[in-house]
Amino acid sequence: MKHPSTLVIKIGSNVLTQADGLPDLGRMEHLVGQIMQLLKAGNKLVLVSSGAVAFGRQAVSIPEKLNPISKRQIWAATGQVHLIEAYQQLFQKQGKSVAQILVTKEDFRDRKHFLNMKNCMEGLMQQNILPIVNENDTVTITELMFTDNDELASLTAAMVNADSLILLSNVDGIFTGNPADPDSKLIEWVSSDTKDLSEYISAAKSSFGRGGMLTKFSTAKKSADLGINVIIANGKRDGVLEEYLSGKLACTYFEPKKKKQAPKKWLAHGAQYYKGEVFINEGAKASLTSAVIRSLLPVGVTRIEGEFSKGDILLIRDEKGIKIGLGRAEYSSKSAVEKLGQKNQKALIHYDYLYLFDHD
Ligand SMILES: Nc1ncnc2c1ncn2[C@@H]1O[C@H](COP(=O)(O)OP(=O)(O)O)[C@@H](O)[C@H]1O
Ligand SMILES: N[C@@H](CCC(=O)OP(=O)(O)O)C(=O)O
Repeated sequence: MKHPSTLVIKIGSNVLTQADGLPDLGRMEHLVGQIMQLLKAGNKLVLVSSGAVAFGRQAVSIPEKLNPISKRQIWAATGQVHLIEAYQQLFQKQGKSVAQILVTKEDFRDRKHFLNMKNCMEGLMQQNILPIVNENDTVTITELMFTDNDELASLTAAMVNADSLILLSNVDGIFTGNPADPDSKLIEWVSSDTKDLSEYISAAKSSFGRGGMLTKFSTAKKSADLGINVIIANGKRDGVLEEYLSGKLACTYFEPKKKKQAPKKWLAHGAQYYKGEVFINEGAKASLTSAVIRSLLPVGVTRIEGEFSKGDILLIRDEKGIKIGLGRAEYSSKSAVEKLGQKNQKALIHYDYLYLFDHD
């Protein structure tokens, strides 16, 4: 590991809960001590922690018959207070201040929101305050939700330009089969060329987790493809971060691809957040995918769908409708329609804000 580094550490619900679903404060205290070691070693750090629902379940009992969405909202709203209070008390004992940041998917869609959030986190880190991030579960329901907090951690890592993302779960990493099976082996290295490990991963989730290992893999891979070192490790293991620091940790490590520039990382996560679609002709496609650095000019645009404003994310498709990449609009859909197909017009997507998908 490079020193000092910017790290994002994500702690899953299962790490902070005992088998009966009640909060495991002993484990939390141990991890706080481990995080302090990383901070004392000079690393900058953002913590993404699940656990609100688990802490809420212990704090308030609500009628079994209440609908699952209301239950989750009530548990999350009450539990988040207890979760952050527990962190605040444990970190305070170590002389460390903490801040709570609750976010929604919407906050990553808009470039202004995104930059405000980024500035806030960087400001906190500069003042030696630890940002502790969780999803704002009270306002995010169904399609507005992150897949799970791994996705939130991955977006956060891209946002703060992290060197490494550490996903702490209740297993040592990805195994070649069911982790409980003694024949299963830990996959310690995932090369940057690996596309898929789904043959090994079952749909089984840990009892209190949301996404499961399949989504954890794809989230981890996406971050590694953006140039971030990613580790899936066991947060229930004593000394886990100390072992990480000394390079002795048994875990699954994802080899990163070449580091992408910060705006491109923001765009890479924009696949679900785009506001409009832009269809381009073969000439524009050849130009964008060539080795030369090129922006997307209106002359190569054949059609535009959706209404968008300057700064919104756009999905780029070729004439056959195949998805080519994502970009940030330099002007609104109204202006873009006026310039459609015309020569000598300002680029609709500037190269610095263009992210092309990898095609085999
Ligand atoms: N091949 C595999 N290797 C490791 N874990 C796996 C595999 N297949 C399924 N899993 C399951 O994935 C779980 C971890 O994912 P998840 O429940 O989302 O954890 P978290 O709550 O920490 O995010 C493990 O507890 C394990 O049951
Ligand atoms: N925001 C929720 C966590 C949801 C979630 O993704 O949990 P996990 O799969 O354990 O990381 C909570 O704090 O309970």
